[in-house]
Formats: sequence, structure tokens, C-alpha cells
Amino acid sequence: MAAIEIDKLCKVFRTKKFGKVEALSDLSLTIASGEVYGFLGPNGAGKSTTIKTIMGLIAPTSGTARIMGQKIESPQARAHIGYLPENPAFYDYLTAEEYLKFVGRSFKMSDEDIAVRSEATIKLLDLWEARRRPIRGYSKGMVQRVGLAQALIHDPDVFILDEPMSGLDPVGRALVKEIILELKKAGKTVFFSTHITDDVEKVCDRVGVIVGGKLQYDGNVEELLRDGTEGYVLQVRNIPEGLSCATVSRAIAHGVVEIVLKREDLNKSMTELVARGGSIERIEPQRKNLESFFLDILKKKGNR
Ligand SMILES: Nc1ncnc2c1ncn2[C@@H]1O[C@H](COP(=O)(O)OP(=O)(O)OP(=O)(O)O)[C@@H](O)[C@H]1O
Repeated sequence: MAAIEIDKLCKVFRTKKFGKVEALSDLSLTIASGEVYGFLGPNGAGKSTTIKTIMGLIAPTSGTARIMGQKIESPQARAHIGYLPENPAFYDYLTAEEYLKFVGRSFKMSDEDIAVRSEATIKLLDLWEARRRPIRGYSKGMVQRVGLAQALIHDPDVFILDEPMSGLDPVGRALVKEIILELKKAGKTVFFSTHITDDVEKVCDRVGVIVGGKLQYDGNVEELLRDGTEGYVLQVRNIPEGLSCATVSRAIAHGVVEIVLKREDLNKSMTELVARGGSIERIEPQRKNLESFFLDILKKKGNR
């Protein structure tokens, strides 16, 4: 069963001042159970609108979505989800510990389970020292960490996280990536939005690129990076003279040079190189990263 199914979702906001804003247009996506899916898009692309719609917080103009087979309108659908909103705001007179208790109870967890899970998530998110201080005294990054803790507390199957790394320092960002990878190992489904390509490249199985409310790309991250291989950089000892198709870029050490080969010349040039007495010490693909792929999509769509 698919964990998340989004079918032809459209959302038009009507504002007095600006008239109609088409935030989502015919968006369809299926996210398999156990998949980590990065929803990538520039500011104003429609990421939060998608997430709020599939969380049942705003009604779609048309289209439907299901989570674990349940319609988003049904409260049962939400029982499976750990949700982190874009700008989490809590009852800030509560402490992190009290807030997690409140969330745990709303998911009908027992007090014993709440105590165990709350301690584990508070420690995981490095909030232990601050756990008995009111949230209103927390920094932005600490509030974000509470947001993640409340998404984790009831150990749901599906995580829907709106910009989970936002407001975090490099240590916090690395921690969130680690948590996402741990969730994946545990067979959970994670759907998260971001505008940072590196976040997607490091942790996601699949990526969707949304621009102007329309899905512009939906595919496997590994394949995308593999297809983006433009050539190879080789370090070669005893390079034969006049090796065809190779460009010598620099000398590395005595007798070792770096050469660049186009993707289509790799096999032919390597065979020739070895046959003529050269030896390959190192080989690395020269590939487009996700960022240049993302920027290419934005350029095509006239966003940059
Ligand atoms: N309540 C609203 N009323 C009117 N327009 C809205 C409303 N919410 C969102 N929009 C518009 O819908 C479009 C998509 O916004 P959305 O917040 O989904 O983008 P986003 O991809 O999450 O952006 P960001 O990365 O900046 O958070 C934007 O043009 C935005 O101005």
C-alpha cells in the first residue's frame, strides 16, 4: 500500500487584494511505504500548501489525498502521522516535557509510554537540560527541536515534515538528517519539504521538484545523479603519449597526471591507456549535483 497518495490536487486562494492565487495545479504524487521523499521547491512554490492540504488543515479546491489508505478528512488518517508544521508554535507557557505529555495524551498514549518516549525524544533532540523550562524562553532552533520531538513522540508510521532543518545550526541539521535515516531504517515513511538540495541528496530515495504549484520532476535521487555524470577524472601513472580523447588537466606527482574523459569515451580510452602501458590510480565521476539540476529546472521555468 502507498503511504501517501496525492491525486490531482488543486488549490486556488482567493484574496480581496490580489484576486486568485493558484498555489497548486493538478499535483499528483505517490509515496511508497518506507520511502524518504524530498519535496524540493523555491520560495512560494506550493510546498507548504501541499503539506497543509494533505494534513487536512486547508481544503483543496479539487483533488484528493490519502494517507495509509485513509482519506485525509478522516481523523484516523492523522493518527498515523508525525507532523512538523513550517513555523511550529506551541503553548509556550508549557515546558517541553509538559508539551510532549499533552501531545502524547492527544494520541491516547498511556502515561508510561509517554514517560518513556518523551525521555527518549527529548534526549535525542538534545533538549534534556531545557526540558523543564517554558518553551517561550527557547531559541528558534530549540523550538524547532520541540517540533520534531512532538512529531516523533507517538512513533507514527508516516512523517510529514515542513522544512525540518529550518532554523537549525549545522549540528542540528546533521542530527535531523541522521534521525531521518534512522526512521528509514525502521521502515518509516518520511515526506519532507525543503529548498536545500543538499538535504535531499544526502537522505532521500526520491525527489519531487515543485515550481509555481506544478510538479516539474519526480524521480529517484540515485538515478538522477547517475544520469548527471558528465565525464570522469582519472589519475594516471605513465600516461602514453597522444592518448586519444583525453585532456590532461594537471600533474599530480612525479609520473602521475590527472586526465579528464568524456562519459562516452571512458571505455575506449581506458582500454587504450592500459594496453599502452599506463596505469590508473584513481577514477572519479564528474557529475552534476542536485543543486545544478534544480537550478536548471528553475531556469527553464523562468524562476531564476
Ligand atoms: N492563505 C493564503 N492566501 C493567499 N495566498 C496564499 C496563502 N497561502 C499561500 N499562498 C500563496 O500560495 C503560493 C504557494 O505558497 P506556499 O506557502 O505553499 O509556498 P512554499 O513553497 O511553502 O514557500 P516557502 O518555501 O517560501 O515556504 C504562494 O504564491 C503564496 O503566496
